[in-house]
Amino acid sequence: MEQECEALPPYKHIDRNEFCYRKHKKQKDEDIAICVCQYTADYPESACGERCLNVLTSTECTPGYCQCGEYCKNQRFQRCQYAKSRLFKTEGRGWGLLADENIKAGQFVIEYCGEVISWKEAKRRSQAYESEGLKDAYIIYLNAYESIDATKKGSLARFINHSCQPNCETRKWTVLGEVRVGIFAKQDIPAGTELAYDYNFEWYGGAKVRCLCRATSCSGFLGAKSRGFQEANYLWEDDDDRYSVENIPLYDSEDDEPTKYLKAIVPSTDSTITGKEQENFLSTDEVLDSMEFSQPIPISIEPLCAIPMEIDFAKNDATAVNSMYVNDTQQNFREENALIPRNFHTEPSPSKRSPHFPGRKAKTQVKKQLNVALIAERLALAEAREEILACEETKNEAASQLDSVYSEIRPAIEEHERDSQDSVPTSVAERWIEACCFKYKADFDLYSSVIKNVAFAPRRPRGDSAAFQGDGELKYLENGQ
Ligand SMILES: C[S@@+](CC[C@H](N)C(=O)[O-])C[C@H]1O[C@@H](n2cnc3c(N)ncnc32)[C@H](O)[C@@H]1O
Repeated sequence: MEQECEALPPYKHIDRNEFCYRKHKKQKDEDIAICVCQYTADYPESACGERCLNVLTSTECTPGYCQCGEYCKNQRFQRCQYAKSRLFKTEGRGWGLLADENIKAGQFVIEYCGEVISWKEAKRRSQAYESEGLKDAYIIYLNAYESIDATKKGSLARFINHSCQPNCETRKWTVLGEVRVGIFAKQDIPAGTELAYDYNFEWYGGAKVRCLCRATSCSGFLGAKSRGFQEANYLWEDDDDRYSVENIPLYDSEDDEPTKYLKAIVPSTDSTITGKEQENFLSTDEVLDSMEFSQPIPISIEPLCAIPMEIDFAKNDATAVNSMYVNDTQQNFREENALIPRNFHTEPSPSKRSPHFPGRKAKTQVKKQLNVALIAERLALAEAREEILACEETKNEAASQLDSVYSEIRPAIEEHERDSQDSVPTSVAERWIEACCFKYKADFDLYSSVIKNVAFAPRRPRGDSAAFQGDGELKYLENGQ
């Protein structure tokens, strides 16, 4: 039996996010999106209904700018137009939230309000809450570098429990220049039904939390089936990701973007590399081992984005470029982690640190660094050796250039972060992009050269130092020898 009488644990009720570590962004006039809707009395839907350009881009209209004025229907977050809901005590899951009226599919239910904090602060608080013995987790993921903590201050949304078969979902909306998280109905919800969404995170390390959602498709543990957390988690593990290009609003307008150039270099983010495909990657050892027996090696050429890159995790360079085209829209948000597990601060060992490559599991990349010198040593042709070594040198140069650009522009990026400005100077962004692209191209050249030479150039047996005495005296390994 569900009960309704126990006292609520203390928290402060708020219906607007509070900003602790930075100010609320000030929306500039030129950033205000103005739709073309016009209110007509005989057709109320004309006032920012589902066809409104702002609605279509999950952006609320700005009061004073929308021509529909008070009739505008696209200010639901700002006007707190929530569905009626009621708290109740569940069995085993603490408090929960019930629909207190019939809710329609797609309807905005409530905003997930709390304190907007940096991910570092989220990490610190999460640890503190855990050591204070707080059982329930209320920190929700907002984006790669901010979270909403509803532990001490929040709206009723903080009481919505997880379900593996949820009737609600989270969506991100841009409201007056800030991203906010709303809970929306996925289906018609009759009054008296518990509201629930999929927390959509994976637990790693620590104890799992048994899911008591009672759905027929229950995965047994909170969020256990989701891939979302694992993907997004990499962003949380590495401090330097805050300085990735993804996190710097780059250009003031689309016209400024060097899109064509970048798209030619940056691997497509939508090519998903499956676990099976990952197995097809050749590690240095695999490359060298196969060199012992056959020639040419049966290499399956993967799409560019599948080629294992040597990543310098301290700089996070490839991550930066690669993640530049990750769309951070409400649609994606549903699939990403929503609520952050209590033990999300568990630090992986440095060797486990991986960059975030959309659509692929990054952890396998760490071991796949090529030992270029060793590969070169095993190639019979001086030309092939020289080409590979030259490519590696260019790659190293590109890496150190990126490093120095990074050190130079770091103050500008930090200033941007502190003041929450909408953009860093274009010249800074351009230099960073240029250095990233140069590094990316150098990586690409090196790997294509390795693949080409390993697959098609003759090779020497291991330990054959005679090969370096001069091209004329090379001893080649023939097939089957
Ligand atoms: C955002 S709070 C939800 C409100 C919470 N029930 C309360 O009383 O404040 C998230 C916490 O509720 C509990 N919870 C939510 N959904 C659950 C589920 N399906 N099974 C078990 N516990 C759940 C977990 O302790 C989780 O950390």
